Amino acid sequence: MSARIIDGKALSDSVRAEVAERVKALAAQGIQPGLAVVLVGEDPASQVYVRNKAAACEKAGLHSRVIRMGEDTTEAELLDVVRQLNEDSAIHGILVQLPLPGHMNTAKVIETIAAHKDVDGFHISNAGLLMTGKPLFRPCTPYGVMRMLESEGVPLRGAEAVIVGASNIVGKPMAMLLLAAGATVTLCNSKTRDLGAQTRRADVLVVATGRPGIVTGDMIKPGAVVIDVGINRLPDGRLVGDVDFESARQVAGAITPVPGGVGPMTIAMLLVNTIEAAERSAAGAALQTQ
Ligand SMILES: Nc1nc(=O)c2c([nH]1)NC[C@@H]1CN(c3ccc(C(=O)N[C@@H](CCC(=O)O)C(=O)O)cc3)C=[N+]21
Repeated sequence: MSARIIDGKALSDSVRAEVAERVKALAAQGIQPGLAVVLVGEDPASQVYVRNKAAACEKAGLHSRVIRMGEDTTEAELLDVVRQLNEDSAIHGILVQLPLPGHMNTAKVIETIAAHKDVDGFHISNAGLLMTGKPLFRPCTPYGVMRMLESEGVPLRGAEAVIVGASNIVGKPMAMLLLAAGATVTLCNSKTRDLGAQTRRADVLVVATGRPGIVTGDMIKPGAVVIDVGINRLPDGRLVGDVDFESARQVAGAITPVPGGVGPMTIAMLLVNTIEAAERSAAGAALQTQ
């Protein structure tokens, strides 16, 4: 038996079509949602992501502003730009592309973004709100994974969910969203003893470590749903996930490919978060004029 392939590209297209409808509804109120993406330095991979985000915005009818700053930008200069965007009423969402150059304090930069414009969901207030079950913005990658599980009809109440990788950006918020959906969650990290013993219990397995091939077919329970968040560029130029796709697909019930899986969903959910921000801003403005 070979696993069903979960098509993130197709699902992201339908999510973006929904966003485009919501953009039209806001346009009728005279509002165009705006996303600002700040890119510091010249990292070629970051350049590609930023270009893809801008193109996705344009297609869905959102206004996007890309702010490019040199590698030698000071932290104070970056904080000034963020504060200006916080005050800018045409901008509903702010994303500062990570990683930042080494001389910057990433936490300080993120904490300077107004929490109600933090469409990445990385601000400490947004992390706290998610943890206490009252999310304002859900981080885009885990949010996209939840959307994929929902569209596949994967039952989560009472399910065993195992996450490999405990980052603030993916693993930890993923755990919170799966927990909120009623799953029993195990969060593994690089010190986990006998990783396979954990992953083999999973009905839903999410892998987000940045290590190609860390999960192989023998570590998967037959029929499990496998979500591969990793995006690794191999020396030969190939793009692969963290899961060994060929062996995993023989065992899993469903699996996400790389590319064309979680990546496109991350961008689609960024647009969802931006439209949510603009809708909230519009509702707030309406309350003030009552
Ligand atoms: N503040 C911030 N927020 C982010 O969300 C953020 C970030 N910084 N820094 C970089 C990572 C990376 N990231 C990706 C999004 C989509 C794809 C994507 O769509 N990938 C395609 C392949 C693209 C290719 O061919 O290279 C796919 O998986 O099919 C990849 C990577 C968002 N990131």
